Amino acid sequence: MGLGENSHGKSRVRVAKVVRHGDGTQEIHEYNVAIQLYGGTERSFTHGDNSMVVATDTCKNHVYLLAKQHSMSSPEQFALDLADRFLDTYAFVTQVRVRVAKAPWQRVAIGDVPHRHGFVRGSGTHAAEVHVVRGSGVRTHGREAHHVAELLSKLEHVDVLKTTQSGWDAFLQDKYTTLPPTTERLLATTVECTWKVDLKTLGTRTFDYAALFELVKRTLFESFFGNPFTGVYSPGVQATMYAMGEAVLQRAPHVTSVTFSLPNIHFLPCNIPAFAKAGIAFDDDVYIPTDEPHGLIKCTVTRATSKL
Ligand SMILES: O=c1[nH]c(=O)c2[nH]c(=O)[nH]c2[nH]1
Repeated sequence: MGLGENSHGKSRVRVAKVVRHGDGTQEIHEYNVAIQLYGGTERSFTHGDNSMVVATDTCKNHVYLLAKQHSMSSPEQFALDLADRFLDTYAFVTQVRVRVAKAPWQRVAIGDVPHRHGFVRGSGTHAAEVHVVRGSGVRTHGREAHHVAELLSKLEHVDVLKTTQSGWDAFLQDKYTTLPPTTERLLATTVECTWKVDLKTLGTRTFDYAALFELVKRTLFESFFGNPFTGVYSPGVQATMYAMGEAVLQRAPHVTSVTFSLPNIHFLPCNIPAFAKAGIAFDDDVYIPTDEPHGLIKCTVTRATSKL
């Protein structure tokens, strides 16, 4: 018997910071943080020896202490700096994984006037996941630089729907198939999109990740919905998500791949036989919204040329 991969940390650590500007404008940054530390704690599992364990309660305190000093300009920057903080403070920690999700507070407008300190919760979460490994030996500004093995940015929990310009047609037919093909349906999903940022091409860890997030979000919306007047036809969730991923890769040079997990939230045509008999036909107008069962389509779009 032996100990396999092991880690410990704290999840769902919530922290909020108010930034107050000289002109009276204020900002709110609310994060939900999860930390896992790796290395040095093997004996706590095998011998009950906790002498090298940073208590998970202490992990939580580091979140508050970093928030005190940090601009909290993006979940990515906070996650990277928090991972560094653990590696710098505890020499026996070899790797750190951090996830940071930002609450979608948006400045409220009264009429057209942006409020100085009023916010309303919007939709969609900006999150980041980092995996940082103890130093490469390179020292910058007098301290060891740690290696960012992975930096993922995410847009989650965004419900989107379009009322036309969607179909599901010419799919495989066999004796089990009952779904009629259609070129007119509603398309609804909850976007979960993850993009991998390549720090090698970025050349720095300090980057405007918030601006990249806004660019990706806008690009995803533009390719999902299409032109505001004419839209864009979707022949299936699969083709639409691939087009969304391609559009992101075209616009964001530091993104190496885009991964989606998209539920197909069905709006069923209200095609009730008794209504039809009474002469009340479904006319692409009344639908029955459902949330289960739902389709679930996943893909990753990369820069590598497909071998297909
Ligand atoms: O966009 C879709 N993709 C599918 O794979 C699928 N399967 C299905 O029944 N409806 C749909 N719609």
